[in-house]
Amino acid sequence: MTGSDSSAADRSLLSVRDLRVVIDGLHILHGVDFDVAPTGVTALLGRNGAGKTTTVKAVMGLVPRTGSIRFAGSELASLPTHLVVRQGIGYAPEDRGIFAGLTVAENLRLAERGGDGEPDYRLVHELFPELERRSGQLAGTLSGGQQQMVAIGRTLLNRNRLIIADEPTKGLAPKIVAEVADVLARAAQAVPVLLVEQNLALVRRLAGTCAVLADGRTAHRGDTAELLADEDAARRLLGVGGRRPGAAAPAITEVNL
Ligand SMILES: Nc1ncnc2c1ncn2[C@@H]1O[C@H](COP(=O)(O)OP(=O)(O)OP(=O)(O)O)[C@@H](O)[C@H]1O
Repeated sequence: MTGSDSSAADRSLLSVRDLRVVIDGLHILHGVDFDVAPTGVTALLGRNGAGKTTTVKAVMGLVPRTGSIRFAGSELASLPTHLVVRQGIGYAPEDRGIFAGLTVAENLRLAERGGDGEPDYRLVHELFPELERRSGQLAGTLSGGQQQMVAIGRTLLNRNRLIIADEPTKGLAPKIVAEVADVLARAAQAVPVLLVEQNLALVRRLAGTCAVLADGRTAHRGDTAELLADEDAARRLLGVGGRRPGAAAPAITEVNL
């Protein structure tokens, strides 16, 4: 670790160093380093297949990993998922993990961890009054934005110290993306968020700092606004900001919020 690396680690809530993942003999992560700030939103960016989902799964212990994952002073890299969760990390996976045939209230109740103190329904309902109003509605009949409220609401229920949200706007219409951005902004006022996201307008609005992955490694870390203002860097790292004739469409989308 360099001097600036170790001081970034000292200031951060989550500090990942030299994270490596091998699955079925395939090297998927080859040394991922990043820090999550103790407040607000930190974005994890990168083109399709760069290794973002694998990185957050590795933090959660959902795939075998090596390296260092320090969270609020504890080392998580050797812990199984249930103990990572017990440390106070709430995870909203890419597919949301909502039970469509259960009501909003039932989905929330299933997320209660037990043994960690009372679930914080007051916080969830204060941030998302709609979930209280719709508590009897089947989750499968909610809009995409409302389903994200359930997914994020579940992570807030257990007094977590960090929320990880993996592509919460994937596949959503622009109007719903704006709703989800509001959901995340509200959540981040209560708990810091690590956000995996391809929508740069949303990233620009929410995330103060970011890490960019490329081919299973960290390609860039720093201030989000600075990165997005640098057209060359944004094009090189994220595939946005201009397109060569015949080049593939960029994976990362800009939607006005
Ligand atoms: N279980 C697995 N077995 C084999 N290859 C895998 C496995 N999981 C992920 N990969 C590969 O590892 C690479 C990184 O995948 P990952 O899902 O982490 O990328 P990502 O940055 O989240 O991509 P996207 O933005 O498209 O969701 C991809 O090439 C993917 O095909």
